[in-house]
Amino acid sequence: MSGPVALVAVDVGNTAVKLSIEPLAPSEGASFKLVHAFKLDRANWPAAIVQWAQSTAAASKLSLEQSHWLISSVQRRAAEKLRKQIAQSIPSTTLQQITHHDVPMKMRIDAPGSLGIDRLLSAFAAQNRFKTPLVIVDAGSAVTVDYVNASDEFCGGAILPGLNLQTNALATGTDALPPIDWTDTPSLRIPGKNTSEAIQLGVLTSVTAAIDRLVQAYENETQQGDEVTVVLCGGDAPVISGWVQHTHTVQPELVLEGLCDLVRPPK
Ligand SMILES: Nc1ncnc2c1ncn2[C@@H]1O[C@H](COP(=O)(O)OP(=O)(O)O)[C@@H](O)[C@H]1O
Ligand SMILES: CC(C)(COP(=O)(O)O)[C@@H](O)C(=O)NCCC(=O)O
Ligand SMILES: [K+]
Repeated sequence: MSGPVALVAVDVGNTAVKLSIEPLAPSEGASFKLVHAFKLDRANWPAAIVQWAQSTAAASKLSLEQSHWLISSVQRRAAEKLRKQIAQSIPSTTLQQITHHDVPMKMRIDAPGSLGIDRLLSAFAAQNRFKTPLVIVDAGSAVTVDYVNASDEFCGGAILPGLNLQTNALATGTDALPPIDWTDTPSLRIPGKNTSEAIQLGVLTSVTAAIDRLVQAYENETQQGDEVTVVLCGGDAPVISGWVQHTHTVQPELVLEGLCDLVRPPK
């Protein structure tokens, strides 16, 4: 079906692929964005992604044949599988895998080419929407806590294991500890009164206390101890939000926003 050209943004993480679809030129039709997540442990996820894009585009009267796909990936094998599937199913489409060279942001780190592109894109999106200095927390497979200074420069950050990685490590590294399902946001007693509660309390505290401590440490880096704006993104942002003490905003799909900002800078 032909129609306005679709802009498809794809964030390939280590747990899931997140995808958004919208008109490339919003003035050509209603401005909207549809977002979906596909877990990498789902059978045949590349085909499921293409199917979702095809049916979403058709329902929204967008052209997928002429679509423009922007890919952010920190999982090379998954990105390769997805690129092959797209090239096979929609050969006329334009595919662009984003690198740090494509992101107009100054980086004050040792090796820009080694930085996870998701970290740079979420920082770029946050900087386009919020006042700097900024701390960007991306809570996915790993939790990253990054700092953008008042001159809009990406200054680096911290990486720690995410909620699932931490609880999987406990479950596989011990005999007695069970796996934990984080889909229910826990209302925990302090101290924990059973094994699951104790694990959840420990892991949530390890992640969120680290975030608060790092925010404080980055604040010491600012001019005259300026307050920093804290933004949370990633699949586990809603779970950790209630436990992060520093004032913050939850903006779940910052990586996808950063990709879209590359072709359509926000005003
Ligand atoms: N619909 C969903 N699909 C996948 N993960 C989800 C979803 N909703 C919440 N989550 C949580 O988000 C986490 C993955 O976050 P995400 O930011 O996608 O990670 P990554 O970028 O490492 O792939 C999962 O561990 C899970 O706890
Ligand atoms: C830190 C990450 C594993 C986070 O990935 P995610 O949790 O989003 O799947 C990813 O950004 C990455 O592979 N980074 C490369 C090393 C670096 O950023 O320094
Ligand atoms: K992450």
